Amino acid sequence: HWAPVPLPPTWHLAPTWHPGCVLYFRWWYKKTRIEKKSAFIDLLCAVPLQQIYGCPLGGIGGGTITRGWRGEFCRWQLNPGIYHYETVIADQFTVCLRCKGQTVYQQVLSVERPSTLQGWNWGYCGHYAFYHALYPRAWMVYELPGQNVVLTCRQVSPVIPHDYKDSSLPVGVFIWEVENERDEDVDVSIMFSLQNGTGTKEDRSGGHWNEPFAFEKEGERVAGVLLHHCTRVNPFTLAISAREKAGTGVTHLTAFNPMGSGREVWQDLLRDGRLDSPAGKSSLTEKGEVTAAAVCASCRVPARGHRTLELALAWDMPRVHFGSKEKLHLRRYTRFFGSGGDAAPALSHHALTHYEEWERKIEAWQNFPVARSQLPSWYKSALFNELYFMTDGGTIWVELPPDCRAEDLQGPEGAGLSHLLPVLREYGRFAYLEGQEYRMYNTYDVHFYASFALVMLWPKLQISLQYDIAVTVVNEDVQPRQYLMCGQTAQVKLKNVVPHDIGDPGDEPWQRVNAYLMHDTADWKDLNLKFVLQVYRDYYLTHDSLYLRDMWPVCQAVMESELKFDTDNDGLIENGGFADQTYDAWVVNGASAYCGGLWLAAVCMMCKMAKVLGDAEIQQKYTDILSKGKEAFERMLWNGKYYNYDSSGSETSSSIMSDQCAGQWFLGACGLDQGEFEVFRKGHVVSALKTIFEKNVMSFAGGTMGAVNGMRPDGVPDTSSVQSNEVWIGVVYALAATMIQEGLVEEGFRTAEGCYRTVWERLGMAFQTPEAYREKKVYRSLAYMRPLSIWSMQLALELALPQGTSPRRA
Ligand SMILES: C[C@H](CCC(=O)O)[C@H]1CC[C@H]2[C@@H]3CC[C@@H]4C[C@H](O[C@@H]5O[C@H](CO)[C@@H](O)[C@H](O)[C@H]5O)CC[C@]4(C)[C@H]3CC[C@]12C
Repeated sequence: HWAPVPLPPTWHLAPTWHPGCVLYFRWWYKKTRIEKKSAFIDLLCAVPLQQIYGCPLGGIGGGTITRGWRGEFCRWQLNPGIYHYETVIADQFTVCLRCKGQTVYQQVLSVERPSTLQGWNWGYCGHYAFYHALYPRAWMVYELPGQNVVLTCRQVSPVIPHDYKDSSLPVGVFIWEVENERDEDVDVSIMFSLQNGTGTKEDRSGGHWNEPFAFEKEGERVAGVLLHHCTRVNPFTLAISAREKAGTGVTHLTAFNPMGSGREVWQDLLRDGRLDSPAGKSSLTEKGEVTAAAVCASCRVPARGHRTLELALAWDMPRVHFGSKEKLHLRRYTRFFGSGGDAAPALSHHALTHYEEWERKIEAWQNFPVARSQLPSWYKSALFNELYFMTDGGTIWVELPPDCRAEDLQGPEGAGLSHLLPVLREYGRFAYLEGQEYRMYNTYDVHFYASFALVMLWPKLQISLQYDIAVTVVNEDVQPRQYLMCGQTAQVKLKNVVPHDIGDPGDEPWQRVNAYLMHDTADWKDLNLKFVLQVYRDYYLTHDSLYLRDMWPVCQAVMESELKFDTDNDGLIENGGFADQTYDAWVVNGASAYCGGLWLAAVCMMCKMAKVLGDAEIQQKYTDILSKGKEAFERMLWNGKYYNYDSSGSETSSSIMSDQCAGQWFLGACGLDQGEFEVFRKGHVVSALKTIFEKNVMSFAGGTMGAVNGMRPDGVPDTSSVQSNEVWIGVVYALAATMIQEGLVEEGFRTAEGCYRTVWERLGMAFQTPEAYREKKVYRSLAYMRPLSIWSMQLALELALPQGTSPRRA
């Protein structure tokens, strides 16, 4: 009975609503009802919880198709950043077994009993099937009742650390291992059927068609069917295929009606374990008509023997428009497979001839922590399975247009980013959503947490993302607009500040930033600091000094902007008395543990960067600020056990914030937590973490749900805001990493375990980890970016390991 956070607050209280709610509903009405567009956050239509998801298919930024743990194809993101949740019934695997020339068993490998395709044998008993996932792989084992045959389907997607080619491919491979435990040979066929489309009304819009294909290269042949989905915007081709090899035959059915009984398909397969394989294209679908196709791979499995059938799904949507349709974008994979829309056969061939290499690399990568037996199983699952969001976060990876000039990006004045073009040309542009329900790309205050996964596994994408942010820092958008929380009007983007996000896929990301219009984030205290912290962290992990040099002036510019928040010139910034940071509904006033801590960490990193770059003047400037600021921070916030939430003296100033050591988290990750660079006293950090463990973790839900964001010193959650009594999973993983860095390893694992077990086991939210939940009944924003911060736990563990034993490399 868990439900999305009840927004809007109950209707009968409408007269008492905060003006922010009223403004939001007014804005929502105009957007969705008058302009007929979708809202970047639709508080009136939260995605309902379905406990069905499994491992998604596809590489990075080419779109994703999620399969459920029951094998269904049920979550679609082909148009960049736009999700729909529809189980397409025709998308199935069906097995046919034949002995001595007679079909003895034919079964759709699905527990469904749908109202379409009734001529098929549905209702496979789930009792005989087993599902495991370790992203980007999944395994489905089917014991075929009474048949003495076991099928294991290995599902693999090309998501490979440090690989910037195959990791961009929109493909998934299904390797079917067939074990024949009979004393006689069995002819086994696996049929893969697929609807032309993704289950939306566009499937019926007419003009779609299918055609068989075969593709041969270097002696390897694959065959299957192409399903051309001919929409006006973002047309695409799906391809189902199988690898032909000695002893494996591949047959197909070009088109059938997935809305009918499907009897002709069923009988065709039943007759001889093969499909009819007509030549030539299908006709175009009429308006209202839906079409589907099937491919079938067959082989003889000897008595007590074992064989493999290899099938693939590829999709080719090379040229994409976002919602505004202003600009054409070419996906990353087009640099290897072309942008003509005819790449599906080559993609299928590549997938079926390279998946063994992918599996080898993925296994080597995953084996490192998996092999370390002292790491608990839940952690290994969390570490890899949370990574699903890297591809299934509405992720888009596009090429920079070849004619793009530095001035086009940086504006006429230029930002002096000497390596901007080479980086973006070579590695493209990467963006992922804050959440599947919070449709903003690269939300920066949240990416701060998630960025550990990116920099550890695809560092060039993190560097590219940072260049994009640096460009937006130097640009402005003077368009005025009303902000919904406070009602004030201000320009969309100020110069020399970090934006909240780089835009809405329903509009034109990169071109128009700051889709978020709840607050004017030019006044947020954390965004600029999070840029500086990431720059140094990235440099520390990648040793990319060209990047450091390019980012240095940008860091100085945003720190200059930030300095104006130190209104009393004590070396410490003050919050503004509104929710001016990532906790955007939790008010902070005066000096604060969260933003003050981030500030000191950023100032420390400015000193460090100035030292590396030999900029003595700036080093001195920030060294002076740091020594003043440290003293002010301790004086105003340290209470003998932990750092107070803020210095305002309000009723909840003394709340214990689980994220109070965020600055120390980044410092520790960069080896800047001791000696000349020690910012926060070791004893204080450890005492604060122990207090958080005792209060926010162990005194909340019996220690089984991670750390609540805010706890009163008497052990009651802080309910002063709608976010202080939430648990943010991504914050908890970051907290766990900080604990590990500070030697509180057991506490760290215990803390993180609570979140993993709550989300993945108790609430059934596999592959849709939300931003937040409360102790009882309520969660918020399914499939969210922040939990990728689990990779910082891994970094913390690696830093404690001897050099050269890093599992980061595939
Ligand atoms: C308008 C309401 C009343 C204002 C007030 O009393 O001051 C607001 C009260 C609660 C707000 C909602 C809180 C949760 C959502 C937050 C979301 O922002 C994104 O979320 C991240 C935090 O989880 C944040 O780090 C990120 O930067 C943000 O992009 C915006 C939608 C909320 C549903 C928000 C909406 C306004 C309230 C209802």
